[in-house]
Amino acid sequence: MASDSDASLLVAWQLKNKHVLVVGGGDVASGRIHHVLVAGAKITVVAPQDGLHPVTKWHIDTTPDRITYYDRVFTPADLDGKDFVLTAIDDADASRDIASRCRALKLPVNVADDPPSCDFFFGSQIRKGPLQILISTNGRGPKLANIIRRRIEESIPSHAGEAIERVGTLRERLKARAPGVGGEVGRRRMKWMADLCTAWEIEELASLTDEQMDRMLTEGWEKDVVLSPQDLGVQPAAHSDSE
Ligand SMILES: C[C@@]1(CC(=O)O)C2=NC(=C\c3[nH]c(c(CCC(=O)O)c3CC(=O)O)Cc3[nH]c(c(CC(=O)O)c3CCC(=O)O)/C=C3\N/C(=C\2)[C@@H](CCC(=O)O)[C@]3(C)CC(=O)O)/[C@H]1CCC(=O)O
Ligand SMILES: NC(=O)c1ccc[n+]([C@@H]2O[C@H](COP(=O)([O-])OP(=O)(O)OC[C@H]3O[C@@H](n4cnc5c(N)ncnc54)[C@H](O)[C@@H]3O)[C@@H](O)[C@H]2O)c1
Repeated sequence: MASDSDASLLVAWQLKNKHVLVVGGGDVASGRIHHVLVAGAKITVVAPQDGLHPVTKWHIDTTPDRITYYDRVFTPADLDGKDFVLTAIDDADASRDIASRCRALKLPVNVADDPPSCDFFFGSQIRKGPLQILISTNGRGPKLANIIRRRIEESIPSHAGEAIERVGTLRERLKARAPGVGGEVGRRRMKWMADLCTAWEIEELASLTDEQMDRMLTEGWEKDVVLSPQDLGVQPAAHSDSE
């Protein structure tokens, strides 16, 4: 078992409009490209045309506004202006050379299949709308990460993504109605949201309409009460799938 000092920091890294370099165009690179595209990054792919995986080629062809492609091997100048580097090449020496150049430039780098060269590892990922789950075995057993991911996927309530979307909208509307960071209003907002999320089933939250949100805010927030699903005429949900 990993001791505390071996553990990784798990964060949700914001890549929107950051510039990511992907070195390599094979199967692994195609997965990396998908993950960073979902995160809103601008991408440069450097890999000879003859080694391109069809999915990598498809990403390059279908996302020309976000992906710049160079049909050649890596050169050190490729690191200029980048925020984040991913290598997925079948050449261990070239990978380590890229990793050490990144380290000298303090550029975060992942080298597929070479944990000692990585600043961060990829993990097995689940996305359901805004819900993001990453399973990491800290490099110990990637296949087990894959197996545990499948089990977790089966246990996620079926409407979790929609419920989070609706709660996100409600929070935005509440913050617009009762603005301000921290302080008394922040504490009141947090307690009201937490009580509401606890009182409602995930399926019920997922079905919230804009009109019901209006009533929650005007008849609930303004009077410092949390309306129940019954108060708003929502059919009680059967207990959520996770139970
Ligand atoms: C999670 C996932 C994400 C992704 O890559 O997107 C991922 N590997 C996946 C699958 C997978 N990889 C391998 C197998 C074959 C079976 C096996 O070896 O177990 C399978 C299973 C399969 O293919 O089903 C081979 C392998 N992987 C690494 C090494 C090198 C080494 O360990 O030294 C070797 C060669 C070992 C050898 O030669 O013997 C290393 C890494 N792989 C990582 C991530 C990082 C740590 C993840 C963690 O902490 O859990 C890390 C450290 C580096 C990195 O960030 O790339 C993805 C599953 C996604 C999914 O399906 O949900
Ligand atoms: N972490 C993981 O989950 C995982 C899983 C499988 C494989 N791997 C490893 O990841 C690496 C890539 O795997 P793959 O299946 O995508 O390999 P691949 O052979 O399909 O692709 C390698 C790619 O790298 C390109 N390339 C080689 N040298 C290059 C250079 N100097 N500059 C630019 N591009 C270069 C090739 O043209 C090709 O596009 C391998 O080392 C493999 O062992 C990691």
